[in-house]
Amino acid sequence: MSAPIARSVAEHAAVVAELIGPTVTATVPLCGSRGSVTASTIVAGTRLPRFDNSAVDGFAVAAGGRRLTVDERQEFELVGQINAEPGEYPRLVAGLALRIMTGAPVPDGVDAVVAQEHVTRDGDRIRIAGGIAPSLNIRAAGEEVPDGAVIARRGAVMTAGLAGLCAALGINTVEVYAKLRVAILSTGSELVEGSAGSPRHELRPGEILASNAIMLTHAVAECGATVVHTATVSDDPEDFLDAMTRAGALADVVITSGGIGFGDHDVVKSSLRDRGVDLCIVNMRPGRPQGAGRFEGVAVVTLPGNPLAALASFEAFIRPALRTAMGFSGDGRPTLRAQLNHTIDTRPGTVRFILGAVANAPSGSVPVVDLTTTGRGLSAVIGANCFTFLDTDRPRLAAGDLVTVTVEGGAPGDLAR
Ligand SMILES: Nc1nc2c(c(=O)[nH]1)N[C@H]1C(S)=C(S)[C@@H](COP(=O)(O)OP(=O)(O)OC[C@H]3O[C@@H](n4cnc5c(N)ncnc54)[C@H](O)[C@@H]3O)O[C@H]1N2
Ligand code: MOO
Repeated sequence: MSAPIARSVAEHAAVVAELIGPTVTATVPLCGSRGSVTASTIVAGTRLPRFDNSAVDGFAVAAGGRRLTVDERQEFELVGQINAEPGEYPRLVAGLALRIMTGAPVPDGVDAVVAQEHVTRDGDRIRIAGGIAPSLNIRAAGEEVPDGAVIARRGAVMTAGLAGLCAALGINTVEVYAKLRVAILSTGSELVEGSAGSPRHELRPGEILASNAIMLTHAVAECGATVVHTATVSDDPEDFLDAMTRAGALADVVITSGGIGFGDHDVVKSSLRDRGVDLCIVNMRPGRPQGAGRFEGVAVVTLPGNPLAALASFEAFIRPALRTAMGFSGDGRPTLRAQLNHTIDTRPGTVRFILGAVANAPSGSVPVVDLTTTGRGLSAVIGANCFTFLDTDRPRLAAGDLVTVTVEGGAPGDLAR
């Protein structure tokens, strides 16, 4: 048996990043661009607002261009009403006023719009107490967005607000990096797919509920890619290879879980190692066995089956590669420098993936983190709101030492564990 390839975490991350590579760019309808990254600059082809309009419900007054001071008690003759609806309105002559609604076009000749709560009306005459600054309550054409303004640069994320602004400007399509299509294959003859909701049927001895597919589906979606296919297959090589071909036909990237260890039935390893996928050992725990390559031309990343190892591997290798390929810059989640609240044994030479709980600190002080590990299983997520990849030469870290944690699922709260 030949010695497996050994790689550092950084080396394997580089292999996976290179494998997944940048996605193509595509011009897509605005409604299909949610969460994508722009591949070109978006420029306004018109201005916003398109025309001068009223910011309040009130009265548009024509004062002949004069600034109305506080001590003047101005009176105007009311000659009509303008609603927020299409229409053209003649120039308003000095001394006249129009009832006007929020958003309605302000005709030429109007010096200001006075909110109705500052106006006394008596039939077709209105009186204004107090001064009126020029252009009061008038939203000028182009004041928000001038024609030709840059709305977003390449690399911006299509958020709800940005989509709304594009729509307001009549921009109906945007050029974005395509979202990667991901397939997830779970391997293991012991796996049973739980029916939606509670698992009703009895598991036979030796069977377990498959949980990696749903976990990885969440993880893939959370980093902006799309899961297009999931399947669970036994440890039979023929079934597995059939499933790989089906998955590869649908996806840009196939993620497998399980079957890359050192046992007698490691189907992923035995089936793929001579078909373009390199299996290796990485200095990370959990998540030592890894693999990556191309099967029938499609990018494949093979993760260990141990659920916490699969999660660590996704975070270390797949998430960064998927995000970079889709044009995102950075992780998209906050990291914090936090103070350990206990001592911790490390493993120099090995990168340890540890879930933890980081607590809010009074403003100006360093947050505190609890990285107490409770076994090697997924139960580590209980009470966790962050994780770290601990990589240090020191065999032990003491309470008060600083570590960098990635915060997940909202702001830090009180220490829950
Ligand atoms: N002799 C040695 N044996 C093992 C070593 C070693 O160094 N020497 N390393 C261990 C480590 S570390 C890992 S990680 C595993 C990797 O093995 P596999 O990738 O082949 O994973 P499986 O054997 O298929 O599964 C491991 C474990 O996880 C459960 N599992 C698998 N898939 C799922 C799923 N979809 N949902 C939930 N749980 C799943 C599976 O039942 C096993 O309990 O190798 C060690 N062995
Ligand atoms: O390296 Mo394994 O992946 O510790 O669970």
